Amino acid sequence: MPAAPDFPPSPDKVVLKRALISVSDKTGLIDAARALADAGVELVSTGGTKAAIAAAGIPVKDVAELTGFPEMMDGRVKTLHPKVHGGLLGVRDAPAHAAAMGEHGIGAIDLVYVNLYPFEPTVAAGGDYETCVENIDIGGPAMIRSGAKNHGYVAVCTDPADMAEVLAALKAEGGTSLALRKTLAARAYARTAAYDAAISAWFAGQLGQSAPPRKAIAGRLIQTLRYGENSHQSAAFYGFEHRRTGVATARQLQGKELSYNNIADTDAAFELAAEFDGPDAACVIVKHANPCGVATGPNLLEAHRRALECDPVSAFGGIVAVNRRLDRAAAEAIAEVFTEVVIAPGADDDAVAVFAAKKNLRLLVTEGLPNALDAGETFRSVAGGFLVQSRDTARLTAADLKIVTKRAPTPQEVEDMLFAFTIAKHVKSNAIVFARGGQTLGVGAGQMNRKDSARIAAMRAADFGLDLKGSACASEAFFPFADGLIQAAEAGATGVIQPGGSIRDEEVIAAADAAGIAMAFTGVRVFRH
Ligand SMILES: NC(=O)c1ncn([C@@H]2O[C@H](COP(=O)(O)O)[C@@H](O)[C@H]2O)c1NC=O
Repeated sequence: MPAAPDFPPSPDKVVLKRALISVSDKTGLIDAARALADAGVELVSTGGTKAAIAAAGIPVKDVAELTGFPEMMDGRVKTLHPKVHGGLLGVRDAPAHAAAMGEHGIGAIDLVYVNLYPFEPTVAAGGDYETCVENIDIGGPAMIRSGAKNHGYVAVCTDPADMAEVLAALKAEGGTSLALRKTLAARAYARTAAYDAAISAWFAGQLGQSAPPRKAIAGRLIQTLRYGENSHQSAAFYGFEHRRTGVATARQLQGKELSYNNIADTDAAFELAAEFDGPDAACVIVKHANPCGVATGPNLLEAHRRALECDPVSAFGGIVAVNRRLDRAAAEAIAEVFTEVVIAPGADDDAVAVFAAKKNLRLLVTEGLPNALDAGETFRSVAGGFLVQSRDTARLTAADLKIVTKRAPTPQEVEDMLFAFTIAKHVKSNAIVFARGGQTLGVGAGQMNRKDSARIAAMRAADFGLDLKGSACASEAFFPFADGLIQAAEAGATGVIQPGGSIRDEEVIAAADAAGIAMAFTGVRVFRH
């Protein structure tokens, strides 16, 4: 382990004399280069960057002049040279470093502005293996890391926002402060870490490794949050570099700042709404991460009316998600109920206008629906680590069902069963959902035994005057005993859908036959914890 050398303290202010700019994304490059040149900073650049700066009539030196080597090997080697890295890493006030710089003709570099080969966009665009590999930047991260290590002297910028901060400091203070350089260094290492996380995840994917020996997860700050699940917890919202459509890509059109719980609940609501990617309109109302009402309909107004009918009490202060562009009629109906968040894949102007009077209501719009069938991973923290699993993309059709009772379900019962099971997939275990005609009638969520969930679901339906006669009852995991099923039958269900697989399946099937119930096994369990 290298010992900490006895360096003199870093200067508070560094006046910029020389900057090295090497950027793949050249957005804002010319303005930044001009501002630096106007401030008397000497510019040094790599091939494409130098050409762009020179074309704008701004004086710039080719890095090859510095190194005495041409760019080579298809750009794999451009800046990997002691004249560059010595200029970035040398501690100018340390006599030995200054002597080495003098002996080898190494000039100090005070600012490095680098953005990397577009590895992440190349992968997102489906680039082939060789193209992805060629888009792994080596020299860029090396310069970022060198400059950031030597933040005592060097300012490192990895995006236009960083550059804007440096230019502002240059204007206001004539140089960079140590505090700014430290801040930039921290950001710089987060950038290279995120870059390497993307590369290692891509390699793991190429190798078919679902559980690589080390796993890096990186995110970009979307917003800091006032607090976490509770007011004594701190919190922030991060998005992946290339984000799946959903709450992390949503634009907030109005309303109070989103809270931690708002974001979690909105995600739960929108992910369930996204299951309905067919022709019907669908509306989901979520409260504390569980759906309290879900319905389809010919339009959003009707879908919302029927979703609300399921549990108008719990819907108070809830989150509403819909599966299509929000129209005015639906917006008016939603606005009548106290609602925390509304999320939709787009909203008509007159729908947006409806909410203008509801200053606190947060209205979020996305470019489309999340893809319910997207592969991907979900994460959960536990003490000392985290759990990773593939997204639950289970989606069933009638053909997947195994009818295990004497009575076969009618086509309507099959439809109701599939609807109820889809909802159950998004209800915290133990989950029991009664539904009929594309409308939930009772939801039992998060109980420690299935019988209680069934009892609560039936109780809710009764509370709101919804008759369960002829309904379908979904259980997200098998009925371990016949009692839960008997309860569903007594409540009025005539169709039951459940994974099956209990050692007492025969007992449960016999109870279903005795009650004249048609029961389907899915063979797929959809726990949600
Ligand atoms: N190999 C190197 O020495 C090297 N030095 C800088 N780069 C990258 O080259 C890009 C800029 O290239 P150009 O200026 O030619 O458009 C930047 O994204 C920078 O991170 C390099 N490329 C890849 O590793």
